[in-house]
Amino acid sequence: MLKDTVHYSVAESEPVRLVQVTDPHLFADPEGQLLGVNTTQSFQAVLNTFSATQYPADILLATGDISQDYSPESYQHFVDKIEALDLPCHYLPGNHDDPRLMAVRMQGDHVFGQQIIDIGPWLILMLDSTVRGKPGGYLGEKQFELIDAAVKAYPDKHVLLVMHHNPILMQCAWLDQHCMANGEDFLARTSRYPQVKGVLWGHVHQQVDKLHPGPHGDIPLMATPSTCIQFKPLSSYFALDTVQPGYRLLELSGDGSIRTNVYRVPGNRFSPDNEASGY
Ligand SMILES: Nc1ncnc2c1ncn2[C@@H]1O[C@@H]2COP(=O)(O)O[C@H]2[C@H]1O
Ligand SMILES: [Fe+2]
Repeated sequence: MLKDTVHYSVAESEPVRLVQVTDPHLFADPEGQLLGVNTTQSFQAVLNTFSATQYPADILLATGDISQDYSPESYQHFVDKIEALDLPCHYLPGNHDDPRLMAVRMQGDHVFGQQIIDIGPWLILMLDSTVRGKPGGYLGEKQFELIDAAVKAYPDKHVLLVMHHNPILMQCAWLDQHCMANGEDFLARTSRYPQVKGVLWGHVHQQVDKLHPGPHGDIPLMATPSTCIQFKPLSSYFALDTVQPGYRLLELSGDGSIRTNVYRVPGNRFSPDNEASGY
């Protein structure tokens, strides 16, 4: 049995149901804004949109950039809002997070930082792609060792790899300088495992649904809108999109396939400052 593993059981006839939220960029001050969007309100609106569906998720994944100001209070606000959902939440760090502060402040009855989640016929690996003090990412050898050890310990499980940074380029030059620097190597190495059935990330503040052609078949590559501001796809310079914040649902089946969709807050409440040139 591996250390640092959380176990969940699900009914055999049911898929594993996940909800992902990412990049809330919360502030200590609940009035704090990122480029004209109140990130506390937009995060709450995303959670409300999800809650209203009464979707029976098993767990929630939060894929980094929880804080925008590195404050203990921003993490506490996250925990308080998540606790109200009454759903286990597993998180990993983004480039805007302070992992040590997270470990101390991201605690609650439903909030966990363990990296290995054993749930029904699936294994979800919460990887750390951050590089201290840098906006870009890199997957270090320790993380590859964790993948290897987990797959060896649970050879019969399907594996979903989750992290903050994008292993593929977004064709946005300004954003691609902050990608996972060894993303190509990451996909080549991990797709050799027949168990790896999906890769999921945040960071790019936009939806991605693509397939990576691996030696054992196509692997879904998925990224999810931020719960606050959205980056404009395919823009070489910094530009924001007017589409609303959102979240992703995933259904992981016993046969290793994934059904997934992105959902957004209805209406037009969260419009960013169009003149913004960065943050
Ligand atoms: N104009 C810009 N040019 C390059 N990088 C930027 C710019 N504005 C913000 N960034 C960084 O790029 C990151 C991409 O998403 P993040 O939420 O990690 O936070 C962003 C900032 O750290
Ligand atoms: Fe972000």
